[in-house]
Amino acid sequence: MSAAMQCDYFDRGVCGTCTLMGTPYDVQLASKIAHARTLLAFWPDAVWLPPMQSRQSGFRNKAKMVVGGTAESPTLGILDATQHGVDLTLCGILSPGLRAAFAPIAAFISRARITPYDVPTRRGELKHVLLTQSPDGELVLRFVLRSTEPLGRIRKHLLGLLADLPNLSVVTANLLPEHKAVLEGDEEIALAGDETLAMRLGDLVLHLRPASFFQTNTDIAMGLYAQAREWIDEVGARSVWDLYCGVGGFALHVAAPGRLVHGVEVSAPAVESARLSAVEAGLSGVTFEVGDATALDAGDTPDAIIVNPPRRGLGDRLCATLEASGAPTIVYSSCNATTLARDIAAMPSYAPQRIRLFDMFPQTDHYEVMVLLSRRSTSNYT
Ligand SMILES: C[S@@+](CC[C@H](N)C(=O)[O-])C[C@H]1O[C@@H](n2cnc3c(N)ncnc32)[C@H](O)[C@@H]1O
Repeated sequence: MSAAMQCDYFDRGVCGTCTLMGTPYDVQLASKIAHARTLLAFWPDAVWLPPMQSRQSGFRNKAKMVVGGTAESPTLGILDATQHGVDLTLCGILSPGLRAAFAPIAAFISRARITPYDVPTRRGELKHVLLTQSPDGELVLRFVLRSTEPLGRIRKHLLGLLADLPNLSVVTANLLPEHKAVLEGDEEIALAGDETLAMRLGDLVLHLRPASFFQTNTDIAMGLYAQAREWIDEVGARSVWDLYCGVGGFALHVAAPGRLVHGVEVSAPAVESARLSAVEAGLSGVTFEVGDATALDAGDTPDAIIVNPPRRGLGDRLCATLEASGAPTIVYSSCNATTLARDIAAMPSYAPQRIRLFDMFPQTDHYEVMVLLSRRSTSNYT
């Protein structure tokens, strides 16, 4: 049996986010595989590939810290049952680079006198600190604020923070005026640095704007993209759609000479980033469009369709479109095996051939699972 990770916050009962903390890693993995196998039991002929395992600690590239306490002594972490701040800056699942940035950020909050937002009284300004680290160690820092009130002081003291954290490449303020339990608002104000964070994944650089989605475990994201590439190459697809493409992770990785790839994503900034990454990589056969994947009209059906929706899955409408599309291959990557199983059942013309679990979220019972689906009447088209 493999060793279990230990966490003081979990042991003291102050944080229960990692529900499997203290469970040996191989036990965690076995229970995730059993969970996925149960949900996908309706397709017993599919071949299960060995899971992609993760590092147990330091694997998260993104920290979403609720700010509490006072401007003099802020806490970065979560809120307790009484809605007061609990500091989690030593959280072991975060990458070391994220953890190292918290002390300079807390000192900056004090210097710039940014009062943490107090949920019970609805007073104060700073709600969350959102921090993302690239594989090269560069950081994006976003202050989620109730209003623009602290912006002058933030700007005044920013040079000091940039000196303390030379790897800060993007700093923004995000405005969330409403009193509601969401992470961020719609308005993003650039404060310092570049427009995007360069996420270097092997030979490819994916550009990430502050509010765009990126898979939280970079090693596992690279594994997902490599697996999709392998399957798309194997079936010899000459045209590929990447639905829910985000900043283009799948699309850019499956790009190849003689293959047309088209990504669809609802977020315009993510599409801008994806286009920039394609141009920089010299990938002329890759295009992206801003659009609602669920409203797609499967006119010119491609050889293969990659889908990577949010937890809610594809839904009835897109399943019906894909079912009628005639595309020989679908690669479905999902962070929710329940909606994945529901969606596959809604596309009876497709049979799962191969399934692989990717342990994107160690220490929790969440995981990513990717399925290669083939249209039943079609075996190959190369
Ligand atoms: C799980 S993420 C996948 C992103 C990308 N495939 C990747 O690997 O980074 C889901 C993405 O779907 C986008 N999205 C959500 N609803 C959508 C819709 N109806 N149509 C198109 N994109 C959508 C989100 O903005 C997000 O970028």
